[in-house]
Amino acid sequence: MSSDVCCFAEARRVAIFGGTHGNEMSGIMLVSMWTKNDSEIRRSRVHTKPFMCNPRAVEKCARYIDTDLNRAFTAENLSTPGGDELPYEVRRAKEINQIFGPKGSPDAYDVIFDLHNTTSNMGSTFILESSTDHFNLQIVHYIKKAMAPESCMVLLNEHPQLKYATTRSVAKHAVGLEVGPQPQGVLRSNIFESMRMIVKHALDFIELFNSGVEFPACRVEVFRVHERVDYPRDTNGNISAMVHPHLQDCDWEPLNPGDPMFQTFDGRTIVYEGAGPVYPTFINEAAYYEKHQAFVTTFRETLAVNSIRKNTK
Ligand SMILES: CC(=O)N[C@@H](CC(=O)O)C(=O)O
Ligand SMILES: [Zn+2]
Repeated sequence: MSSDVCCFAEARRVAIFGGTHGNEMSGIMLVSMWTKNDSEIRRSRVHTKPFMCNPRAVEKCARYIDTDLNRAFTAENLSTPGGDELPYEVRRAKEINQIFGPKGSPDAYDVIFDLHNTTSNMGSTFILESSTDHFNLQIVHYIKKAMAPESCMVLLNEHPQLKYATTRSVAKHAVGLEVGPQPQGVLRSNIFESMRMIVKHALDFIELFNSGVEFPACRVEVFRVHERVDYPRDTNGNISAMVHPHLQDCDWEPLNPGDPMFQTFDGRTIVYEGAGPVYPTFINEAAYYEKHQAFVTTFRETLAVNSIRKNTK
């Protein structure tokens, strides 16, 4: 057994992002609530900033105005000069990068929690972008324990082609939080309260870490992004089948070769023909029709997480 301890600087600057997508209501309402009164998110050793990422999209209750903000934080976008002629979200990405970044620099915020809702039946899910960020893996482990017996899943997106340039990626430690099912533009109290509780535990963890607590080595189960699966489409690009009723709402359950996947409008079943079991998630997410994704498949694995503590000097 390795006894590696990873040391990190204190995580003093923490942001909570809502409204990266303007129709995902739980994060939007929490951030606007905490902007008016931050007593719930205040901790003595952490400076926590609630922030509304795409206020114009929030006002319209749309995912975005010109382009998806959660794909806009590319090196190219962040480095292009220019102003008014750029898509609104590209301008906004540059502003967010100035306030919370610059991305990849020592001046960047320590942690960003980015709050999202999904129409899929995913429950509470962390989205992580690196399997080697032991700080983030320890946050997730702490919150999973605190939430038990309620479950909290981890979607790991390290896929070279399927990874995208997220809003939270400007921070040193990027944590996405996706809670569903909740329709676009709708608030559901159970989803709102789950998200609120997870943020509370996350800030409690950072407070403990900053006060010098060492978190021992542990293991975390994650679901690693494997493939995107599109709806069957006709020659005009219109969808020609729906998610099959046996797959609908079955996020995180194994999909085996031969299992029903889609149902055509005339009642035919299309089955999964992969080589072995996969774990689908983001099943029938409303925002992904335009991205040509009916669901994403994942593989389940367990990561060994090092113990962590803060730097002593
Ligand atoms: C439904 C949705 O918006 N999901 C997010 C996931 C994430 O934050 O990585 C997105 O596609 O940007
Ligand atoms: Zn979202």
